[in-house]
Amino acid sequence: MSAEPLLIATGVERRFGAQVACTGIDLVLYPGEVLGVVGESGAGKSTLLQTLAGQAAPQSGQVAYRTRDRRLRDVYRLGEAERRMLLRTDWGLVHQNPRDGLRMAVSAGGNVGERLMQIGERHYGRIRESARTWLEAVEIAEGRIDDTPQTFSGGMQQRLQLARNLVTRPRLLFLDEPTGGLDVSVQARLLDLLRRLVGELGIAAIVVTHDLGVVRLLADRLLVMRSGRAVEHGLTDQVLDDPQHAYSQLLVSSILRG
Ligand SMILES: Nc1ncnc2c1ncn2[C@@H]1O[C@H](COP(=O)(O)OP(=O)(O)OP(=O)(O)O)[C@@H](O)[C@H]1O
Repeated sequence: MSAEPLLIATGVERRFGAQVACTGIDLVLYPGEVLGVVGESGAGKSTLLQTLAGQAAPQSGQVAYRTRDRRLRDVYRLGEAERRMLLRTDWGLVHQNPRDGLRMAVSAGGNVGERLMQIGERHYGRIRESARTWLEAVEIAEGRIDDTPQTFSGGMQQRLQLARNLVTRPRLLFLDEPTGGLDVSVQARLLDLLRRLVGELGIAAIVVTHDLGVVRLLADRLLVMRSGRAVEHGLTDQVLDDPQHAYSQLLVSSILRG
C-alpha cells in the first residue's frame, strides 16, 4: 500500500437546517484500500458519502483528494473543469438505485460508451470495443450490448452501473448500498464480482451499507457511524470480531442474532 493517502477528510460536518446529518468525521483512505461505512438507517452514511464524493460541500471541514499529478487538493476548491475530470474519470459513483446511475432508455453499450465520450473519445469502433470489454468484465453477455437497461434484471443493472464507472479506469469508487434491494443470491454474485474487480484493478473504494456481510467481504477497514458521528474505526475483522464501542457491539450482535 502506498504511503501517500488518496483521500483525507477532516472534521466533516453536513447539516440540513437544524438536523446534523454527520459531524466531526475524520478519515484517511489509501490507494487500493476499501473502507466500509456502516451504521443503522439515518446514521449519516449516505450524506457522508455524498460529501466525500464531491456532490455537496460540507458546512465545516475539508475533503482533500490526491489528483493524478500527486497534489493533494481540496475537492470543493477545484475549478469546474478539474471537478468534472474527477467525476467523469478518476472517480466512480455507484448508486443504490440503478436509475440514478444509468440512462435507462439508452443501450447498455451506450451507457458504457457515454462515459468515454464525455472525456473526449470520438472513435466509434474504439468506444464499441471498450463497451464490449467492460460488459464482459461484469459478466453481461455480448448479445445484450444493444438492449436497454430497462430490460435487465436488478443485478444486471448494478453490474452495468459498475461497467459504466470502470470504463474510465477510476482510482476511487464510491458505492452507496450497492447490493440494496437485490435477492441474496444476486447480492452474492455482485459482491464476488466487486471484490474481484476492485482487487484486480487496485481501485480504492468507500462502500456505505447497513449490511455487515457486505463489508466483511469487501472492506479492509470499517468506520461505524451512529447519529452522524464516527463511534468506531478499525480493521474490518477487528471491529466485527471484537467491537470496542457499545454501539458497535450492539450492531454486530443484532446481526448475529439475525
Ligand atoms: N436532503 C435532506 N434533507 C433533510 N434531511 C436530510 C436530507 N438527507 C438526509 N437528511 C437527514 O440526515 C440524517 C442522515 O441521513 P442519511 O441518509 O445520510 O443516513 P443513512 O445512514 O445513509 O441512512 P439510510 O441507511 O437510511 O440511507 C437523517 O436524519 C436524515 O433524515
